[in-house]
Amino acid sequence: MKKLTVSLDHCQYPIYIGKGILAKLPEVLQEAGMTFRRKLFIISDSHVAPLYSKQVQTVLEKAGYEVGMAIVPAGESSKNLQQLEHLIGECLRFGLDRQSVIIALGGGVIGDLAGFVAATYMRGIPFIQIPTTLLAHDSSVGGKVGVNHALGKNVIGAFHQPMLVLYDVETLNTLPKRELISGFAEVVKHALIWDPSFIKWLEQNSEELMALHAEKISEAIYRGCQVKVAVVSQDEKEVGLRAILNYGHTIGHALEAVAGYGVYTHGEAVAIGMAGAVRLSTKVLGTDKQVVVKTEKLLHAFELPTQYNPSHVTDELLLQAMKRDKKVRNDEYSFVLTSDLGSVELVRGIHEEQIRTILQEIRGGKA
Ligand SMILES: NC(=O)c1ccc[n+]([C@@H]2O[C@H](COP(=O)([O-])OP(=O)(O)OC[C@H]3O[C@@H](n4cnc5c(N)ncnc54)[C@H](O)[C@@H]3O)[C@@H](O)[C@H]2O)c1
Ligand SMILES: O=C(O)C(=O)C[C@@H](O)[C@H](O)[C@H](O)COP(=O)(O)O
Ligand SMILES: [Zn+2]
Repeated sequence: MKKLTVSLDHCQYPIYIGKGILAKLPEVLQEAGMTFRRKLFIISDSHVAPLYSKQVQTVLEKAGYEVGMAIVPAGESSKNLQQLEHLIGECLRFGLDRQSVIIALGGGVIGDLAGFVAATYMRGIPFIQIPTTLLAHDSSVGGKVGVNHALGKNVIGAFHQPMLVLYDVETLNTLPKRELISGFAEVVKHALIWDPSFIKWLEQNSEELMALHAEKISEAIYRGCQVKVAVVSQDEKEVGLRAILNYGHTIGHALEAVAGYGVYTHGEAVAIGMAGAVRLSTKVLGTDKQVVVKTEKLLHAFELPTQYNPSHVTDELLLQAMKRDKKVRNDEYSFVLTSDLGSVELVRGIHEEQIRTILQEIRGGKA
């Protein structure tokens, strides 16, 4: 089992990555000093719960915990205020108090939603992240929790750090291929923003990673988490550095909202967004065109898209959504751009015409 630690001014928490962690939950919780917290509440989704929730519930009940559970429909469309209210009702009915703990068992949707329940229930109770998707190596770390609004991704939310992240990599064996691919977008992002040697390693190991080679996948998760931990530990609330984790997200989030939540997976949208951002970088920063070629080649090695299908996704709607991005200041478009592989920066005041040119380049053929 591998371990990383997030160290912040006000708290510190471990991330465990390994096989068979679900079966060892009571020991891990004991080690984390959780024995006085007797009431646990699992929040999961309709795909993950039938696969793993019984095992988690049984092992925890055997260890003497009182365990409740709520299951929401799988998918991005559950990340909303209605589900938040419903789940808070479920927590009240189960009798959770401020000493209780919420367990987010699932992918990033469950992590964000259950984390926001934990952040808001009785003004905040502790929670544990048990990620079950590759993408959730990103979402389970760093404390960004929240839900979507029809007009914008994650615009209702909070920073609320988990007390533990328990990543049982065996859960990835049941992940659908499209979701595995989606997760690689954030793995690739972590490499592209931080670490040329990680980029090279991904290039060299893409086939085994796509085939879910157990050791390689654990290594990819560990290295991705390392980047996330390094960034978040320096800038928890996105005052500066943390914005780099938003590489590919300006276009990506706009695309998710405009296309309709769930039409593109988060990873697909971010991959298309990174293809847009690297192209924009050549125009704004004069970045070498080879960086575009290499970025797209890496994304394609993981079967990720670099173009979107227009249908109802117009430039105007995308631009309006990008104007509502959280990185916007004084009404100016802001993008994380790259000067070279492994190196990014936040650039403000991007001209609309430059974005329009890029949107044309990444627009696919089919209408
Ligand atoms: N908070 C953050 O820092 C952060 C970072 C990245 C992404 N996110 C958010 O994460 C969300 C995307 O997360 P995701 O890609 O994990 O999506 P997801 O949670 O919707 O999971 C994808 C699909 O896989 C299913 N699934 C999950 N684990 C499974 C398993 N082990 N076996 C079989 N099926 C399984 C789910 O039911 C769902 O249908 C987005 O809302 C995104 O905004 C948040
Ligand atoms: O942790 C971060 O910071 C990120 O930006 C990670 C992103 O991958 C993630 O999608 C996050 O939810 C985006 O945050 P937002 O503040 O742009 O909504
Ligand atoms: Zn993301």
